Amino acid sequence: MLQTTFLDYIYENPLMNASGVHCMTVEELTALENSAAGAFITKSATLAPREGNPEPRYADVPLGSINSMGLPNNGVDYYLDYALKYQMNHEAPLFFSVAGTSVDENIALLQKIQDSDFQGITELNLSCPNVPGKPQVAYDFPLTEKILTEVFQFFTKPLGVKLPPYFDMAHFDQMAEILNKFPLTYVNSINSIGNGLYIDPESDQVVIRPKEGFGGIGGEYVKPTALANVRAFATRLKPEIKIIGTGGILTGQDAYEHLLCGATMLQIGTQLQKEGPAIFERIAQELEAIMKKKGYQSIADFRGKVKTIN
Ligand SMILES: O=C(O)c1[nH]c(=O)[nH]c(=O)c1I
Repeated sequence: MLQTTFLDYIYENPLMNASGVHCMTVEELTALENSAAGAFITKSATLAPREGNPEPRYADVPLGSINSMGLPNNGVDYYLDYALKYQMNHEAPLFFSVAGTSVDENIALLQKIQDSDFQGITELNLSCPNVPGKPQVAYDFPLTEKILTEVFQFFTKPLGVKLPPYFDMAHFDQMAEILNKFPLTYVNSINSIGNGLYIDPESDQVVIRPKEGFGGIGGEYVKPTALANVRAFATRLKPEIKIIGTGGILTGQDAYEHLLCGATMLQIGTQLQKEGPAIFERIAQELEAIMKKKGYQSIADFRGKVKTIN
């Protein structure tokens, strides 16, 4: 009932982790493999391993989460090694995330993947809000176009981009115009809402060390923004570019709403961090129950069919 075709492969369901959550190590990735998740993605990788920011750098809060991890990861070779082993005995294409801290590093990362035997799907993260001194690439439209132009000179494998949330109709239009120029497999909206601030009510203190407590916001806080970004790109991008919906998915209803807005795959971050991989089974069941109640046999029956008020 939840079968989802994405890039010529039929996944059992559209649910997967958001890059960065539960995907830093082989152990965490193996747990996702063994969960009810239809697919999964690795932590955004840089060329060399990175320590990331000083802790505490992540906090769960009542309505979501705040993080300024700072792109900690074991380096691209660690994840590539895992990916090459994984694909030897699994059909389902793996999603592989990269996040260079410069244009050159992004090109080098993708060149490495292009030259490797990796046959899965690559996600170019253009929206990390926590690399000290580095603005989120995808808020710089000319730079985004420059990077994608350079990438598609040589990259021929399936590629998606992870975008930050936009909050202005003109930005949706401008970004969609750029993205429509490229043979992208998908757009993943949204990354965390960058540089929010959470204050602990007991201590009057921020809850993460880096950047005086400023960090990316996830969870319930972000669903309206996530749905808007999914809908905005679903209605602006050429049909070949699919949408992965990320942001504010805690229940089957949230998942259903992302699908109504036009998403094909769904990524779960904050609530996966809080609940663990058992969440995939729960959300799949809740989503199926909603579909049954509404008389839908498949997701294609309602994907993208959110109603407006005419
Ligand atoms: O701080 C991080 O590691 C991080 N945190 C986020 O919220 N989104 C991202 O894309 C990344 I690369």
